[in-house]
Amino acid sequence: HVWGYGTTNGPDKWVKDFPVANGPRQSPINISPKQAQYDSSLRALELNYDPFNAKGILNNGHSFQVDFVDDLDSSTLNGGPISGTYRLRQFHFHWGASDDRGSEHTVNGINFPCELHLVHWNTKYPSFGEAASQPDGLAVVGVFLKIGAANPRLQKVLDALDVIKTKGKQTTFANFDTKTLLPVSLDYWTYDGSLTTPPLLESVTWIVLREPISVSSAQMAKFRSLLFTGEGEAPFCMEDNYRPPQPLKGRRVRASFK
Ligand SMILES: Cc1c(Cl)c([N+](=O)[O-])nn1CC(=O)Nc1ccc(S(N)(=O)=O)cc1
Ligand SMILES: [Zn+2]
Repeated sequence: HVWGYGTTNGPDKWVKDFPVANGPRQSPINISPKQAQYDSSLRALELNYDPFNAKGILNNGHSFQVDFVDDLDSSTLNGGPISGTYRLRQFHFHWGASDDRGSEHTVNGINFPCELHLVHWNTKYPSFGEAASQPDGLAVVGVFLKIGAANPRLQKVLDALDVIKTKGKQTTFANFDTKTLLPVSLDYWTYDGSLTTPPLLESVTWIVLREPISVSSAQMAKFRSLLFTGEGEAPFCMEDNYRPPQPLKGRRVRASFK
């Protein structure tokens, strides 16, 4: 009885198998810009992504992810709230069944239709698996998607979805310039949090960009054409694959901008 986003295995049920779900640094959270503290010591984000690092695209039954070759420092995150070098491992998305919801973080209680997560791990540890259990092991950059003009940068990703419709399907995905998915401004909020799906490990420095990128309603429909289920199983559309905001429990949210 694996975890998911349904009524019987969804976010409210995860605590049974993953008690850290009620931990002190769970994600996502609602971000209240007025309460975020500007911190002048926060540095600019340095994102250096090598397009040749993209490896494949996979339907993992919870979302779809684009995986990167992470045995070298070719696609890295530096600066921002972190020290040292973090390597890009994968990116994936969370989205809703309709355009009024789908993001995991919210801003002043506002949901966006979709949220992109760029997952990086701290190279002071030997591997992603090792890093994932350390309090400073992971750094995830979150980017909101807001309904507007169709985003041509997303199209290459969306065009690949037809061949990974069902859980477990994957295909090669080469030469993708991830940087093109980022907004112009790299202003961000940052706080200490967790993975937003089981195992909900409290090892993530969250870096949520203030500026959203655009996505059209038609492109959002393409996300929803994926299935949570495997080939030959009763089909369930992959949608509403987001965890709602979790208690702040006294954490500070810092802003890199005034
Ligand atoms: C936990 C783990 C380990 Cl350890 C390994 N591994 O290969 O060693 N893979 N996974 C799975 C994983 O990465 N999950 C993950 C969950 C949520 C997010 S999110 N939304 O960005 O918070 C990012 C990733
Ligand atoms: Zn995510």
